[in-house]
Amino acid sequence: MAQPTDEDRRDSADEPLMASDNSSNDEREDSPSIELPGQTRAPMHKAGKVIWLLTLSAGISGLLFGYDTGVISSTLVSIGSDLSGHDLTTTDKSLITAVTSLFALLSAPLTGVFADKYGRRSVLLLASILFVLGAIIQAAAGIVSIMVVGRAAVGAAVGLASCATPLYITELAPAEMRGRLVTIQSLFVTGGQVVAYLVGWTFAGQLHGWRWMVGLGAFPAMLQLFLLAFMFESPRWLVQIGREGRARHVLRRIYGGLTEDEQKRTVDSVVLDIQTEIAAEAKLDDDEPQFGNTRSSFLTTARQLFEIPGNRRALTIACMLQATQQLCGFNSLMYFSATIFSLLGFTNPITTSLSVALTNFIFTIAAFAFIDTLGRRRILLFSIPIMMLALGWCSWVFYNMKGLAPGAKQPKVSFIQDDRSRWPQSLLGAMLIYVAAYAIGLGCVPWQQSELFPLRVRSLGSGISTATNWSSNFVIGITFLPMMEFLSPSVTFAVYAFVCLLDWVAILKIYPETAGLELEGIGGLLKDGWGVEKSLEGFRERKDLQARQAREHSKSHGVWALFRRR
Ligand SMILES: O[C@H]1[C@H](O)[C@@H](O)[C@H](O)[C@@H](O)[C@H]1O
Repeated sequence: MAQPTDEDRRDSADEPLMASDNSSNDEREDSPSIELPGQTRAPMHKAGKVIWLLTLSAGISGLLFGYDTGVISSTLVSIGSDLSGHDLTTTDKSLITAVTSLFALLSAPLTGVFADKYGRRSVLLLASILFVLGAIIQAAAGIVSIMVVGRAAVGAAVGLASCATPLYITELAPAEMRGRLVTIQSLFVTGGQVVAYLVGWTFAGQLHGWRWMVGLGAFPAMLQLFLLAFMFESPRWLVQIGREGRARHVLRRIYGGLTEDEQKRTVDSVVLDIQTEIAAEAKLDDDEPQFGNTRSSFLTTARQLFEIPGNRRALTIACMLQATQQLCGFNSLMYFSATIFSLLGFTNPITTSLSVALTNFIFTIAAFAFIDTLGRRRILLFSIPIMMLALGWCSWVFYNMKGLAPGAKQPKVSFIQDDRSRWPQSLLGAMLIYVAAYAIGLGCVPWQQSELFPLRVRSLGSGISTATNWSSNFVIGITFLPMMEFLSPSVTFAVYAFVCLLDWVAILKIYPETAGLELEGIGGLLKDGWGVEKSLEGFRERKDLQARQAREHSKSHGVWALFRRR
């Protein structure tokens, strides 16, 4: 584990933690900070540009995650006999597709271990290297097995990136904008999927065009490799390994938009909170020797994650959200929408598939706008019923369409084309409504996972919930077509609607509102129960305070200041 450097010692000596950090409101009259315990302390909307630059640089991993998972369907249909001198068999296609999810599933929990030992940024670095290697291997592949190796490298990169990026952003972000900053990753993922469709379209007709499709992913990855040289490590991890001085330096840059005085108090306050959390965890090690006494050992961390009730609750919520993000069936539309739409008689299924990806992207922007103001919980409770209704409608339409009713083994295109009704259009409409509701809620809220865990178990907990996401993704990928064939499309969509219903009930009962809470305050919510009521009270108080703060600010700075602050 890294030792404190001279810079750390100097910085810590220069800036001792001040007891007045927990000072009363009177001492801070000049600052419009929010002062509830464990809640946002920094004055609103004053984080520096650095946090945006760091988030955008980290988000490139999200772009690659979206691009690499999105581009494979166009790639498979364009390869022809370029690999191993023959057309791809069904086994080749399944192998090339499945190996990515499989390696993502395997590498995600490893992120938990690496990110604690070598830092969050190092995992992003490893992911970028694997993205570059994977793209080059695929583009140069001459035989199927080499292609599979390239897809495996990309899969490992996707697993690492999908866990480390939200973890990194969560630990850097000021509380009041954490939801939005983490959602930027989802914007990159969904944007990457749109770009993948467009690239697939552009190169589809060209000789060996598929090599470009898979090879182009190397460029953003190289850009990220370059940017990583300028990116800071997570301040939370730095404090954890004893490099407080460096952590303070990073925090000062993050809160660069504050006055010097506000900045100093905010940085002190954040560092104090992290140290308090670390001290409480160390005390637990001493008080509860059943969790082991080798503080940094993996086993101890794993035992703490599974055996301490608050941590177990966090893991339950994170895994439940990640599992339902996939088991609600969204990616079956992503992967097979062209197939579904051609069954329905649409003449240009690629365009309809593009509309799915675009809708997903556009409505993720809505999530970005509301995730911190409406809150994670309210967004989910509002959007999941819309998904359920849309899925229910799809199921009903399939039931009524000739050739697709239960019992029909294979949907027959000719039946559908004979059907002059408006069913196919209404089905497309329902699917787009489903996609929009998904993008606003389940598509991005589960990626807020890292905020649920206390520092000690954060990366391991995030790794396990990311692995839950990828295993559920794998299940959906391999069950969708057999379900359509053996259970009928109508039943398949009804099953997805039922998953949404279960998820909605579980969210109502066990998911507390975390928007605006400092990371170090979230553990307290789950300590003695699910903390739903307490969290809602806190959320209301934060909203009231923000409104008061905004009113005061507009009184002293004029009403236009309010818009500038936004
Ligand atoms: O958050 C993302 C996003 O919603 C993508 O569109 C989807 O394909 C991924 O599986 C999901 O994790």
